[in-house]
Amino acid sequence: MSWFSDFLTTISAKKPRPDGKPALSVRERVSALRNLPAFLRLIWETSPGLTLGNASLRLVRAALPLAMLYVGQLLLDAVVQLSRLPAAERTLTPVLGLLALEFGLAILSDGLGRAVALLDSLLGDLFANRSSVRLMEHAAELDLDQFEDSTFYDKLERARRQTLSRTVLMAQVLSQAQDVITMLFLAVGLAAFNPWLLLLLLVAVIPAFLGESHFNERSYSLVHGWTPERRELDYLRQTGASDETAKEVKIFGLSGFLIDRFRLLSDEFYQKNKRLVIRRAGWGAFFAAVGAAGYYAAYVYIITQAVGGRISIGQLTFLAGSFARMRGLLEGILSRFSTVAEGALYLQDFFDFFHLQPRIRRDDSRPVRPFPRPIQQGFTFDNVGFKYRNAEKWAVRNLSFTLQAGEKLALVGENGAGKTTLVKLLSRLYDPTEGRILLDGHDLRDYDPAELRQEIGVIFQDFVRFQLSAGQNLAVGRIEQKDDQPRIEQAAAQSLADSVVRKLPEGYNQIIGRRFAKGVDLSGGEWQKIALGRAYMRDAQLLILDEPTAALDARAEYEVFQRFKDLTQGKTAVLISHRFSTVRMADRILVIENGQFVEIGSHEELLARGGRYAELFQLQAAGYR
Ligand SMILES: Nc1ncnc2c1ncn2[C@@H]1O[C@H](COP(=O)(O)OP(=O)(O)OP(=O)(O)O)[C@@H](O)[C@H]1O
Repeated sequence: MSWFSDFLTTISAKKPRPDGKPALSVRERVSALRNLPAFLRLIWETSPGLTLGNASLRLVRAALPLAMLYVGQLLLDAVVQLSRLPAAERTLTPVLGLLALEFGLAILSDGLGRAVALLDSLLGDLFANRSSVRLMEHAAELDLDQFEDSTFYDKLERARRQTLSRTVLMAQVLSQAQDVITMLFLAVGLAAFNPWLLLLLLVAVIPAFLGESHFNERSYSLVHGWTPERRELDYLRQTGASDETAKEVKIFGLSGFLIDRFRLLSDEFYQKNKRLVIRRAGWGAFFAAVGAAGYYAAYVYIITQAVGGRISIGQLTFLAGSFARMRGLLEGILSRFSTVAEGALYLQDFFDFFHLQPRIRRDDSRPVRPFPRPIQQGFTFDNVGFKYRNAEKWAVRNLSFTLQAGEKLALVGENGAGKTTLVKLLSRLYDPTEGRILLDGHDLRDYDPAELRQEIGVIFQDFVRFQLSAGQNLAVGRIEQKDDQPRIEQAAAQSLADSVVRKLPEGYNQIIGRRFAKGVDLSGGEWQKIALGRAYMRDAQLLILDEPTAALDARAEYEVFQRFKDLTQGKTAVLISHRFSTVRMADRILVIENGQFVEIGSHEELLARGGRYAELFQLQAAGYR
């Protein structure tokens, strides 16, 4: 009885789960139910009207089984009584009345059932939509570094995946309440006849419940423990067949490699799950037999009572019917209890996700400074150091320099030197691990992050290629002005994106990217011109361009920078580039190496100094000679 010992360990001690964590005890599962009130509150908030309607209909429906069984009893007794009368005195009228009543109840029950299903489905849809919206809203508030944490991702993934199951859970919780009420009604009738029958009922049903809840726990553990692998499976599935990867998958012949890994992982999961479902089916059949034996024992007892003349034929059918119905209900309630508890465990992931709070947000406990318009002095890095989450090494350290208001500063450094990190710190996607960044003499944390971001425009080297129209792709720079066509066109002209848009069959309304049917894809440089347009669209006080011209041809790059100085007149700008033709146009150049400050100065000054910059510059110049 390996299952039985398994089962005993689960409820007593803690057997390790497939993910290595201790198994959940019955108590933990019961305690997961504490999530239900908050869950019900969410359902209520989704639509008080639908929830109230649903609950009222279910309440009426809960009373119907008892009423129907009772009318059935009256009907049978009336028929038996009639059959005993002399033929001449027999009249069908009372029987017909009862029949009509039973018919009415049957129709009502069916109608209510359909109405409840309808309300469940409407409420479920609304609830699923609302949950998805809340998930998206909350995810948008979280910090970038939370997204870079894999346990966070697992949580998000589980919370997301459960959107549909939560609507199922909702219907189940409501059905559970309805069935419990029905059972209470029936139990009163049965207990009035013989309370021992209730006990027999419990004995017949409880083993099935315990078995069921054990297997539910194993299956939750299996699924929970497999979250990282399931993410990998999704990733493999997508990488194996998506427009973004098809090119390299084909060229490098990667499909076999991806498919093998997918097959290996999915087979492993299949085998583990198969063992579980087979054992579950076997034990399920056994417990169903125990339940049936209990039912027949009760039936025998009721029949002997009827044969002995202690109860009428009508009562016999009422009792046998009640018992059978209660057995079904109790089994349903108990097994649903496991499913509900399992759903409540998943809810824990959902609520955990909502409990995650961003660290970079407006701190209402300290006064918020109004953002300077215009910026007077600039940004000062005061001995700034930053370490990525879980990273051993400092990405940048001991950085002290000032980015003056109105200055165009270029960042130069080899791959991995920390240039992008510096930009992310400046735009408060992260906060420094040590030191501080000042804006006009005050810590960046004293300003409202939302206001700060309003005043900063960053175009990252891995900018997003939104599968939207060309106009919208430009407008993401300042999405509030997505309908201001002249402004979009002006930004496009400034970044040279207008020449790209002109070639598109539907101009600014053309969907770009290949994901959708009418999409037209652009070349790398064309995309970059669009992304650059976002910077002009943003029209912020501080403009940051991370490798803005890497994909541009020489002429386009030259033109972009010819305009750049004029277009950013009076604004502060940071440029990251590996091309010295671009870099030299900046007022000053900051050279960093391994996250550390090396030197700062104008192109001429740094060349004259003959340091690292001069060396890198000569190296690139030599390449052109
Ligand atoms: N999200 C991250 N998590 C952990 N480490 C990171 C992360 N992003 C960057 N790093 C590390 O921080 C260091 C600095 O990276 P950064 O992206 O700032 O370099 P960069 O100068 O912009 O390089 P490139 O010229 O290649 O764009 C690198 O060692 C990099 O491996």
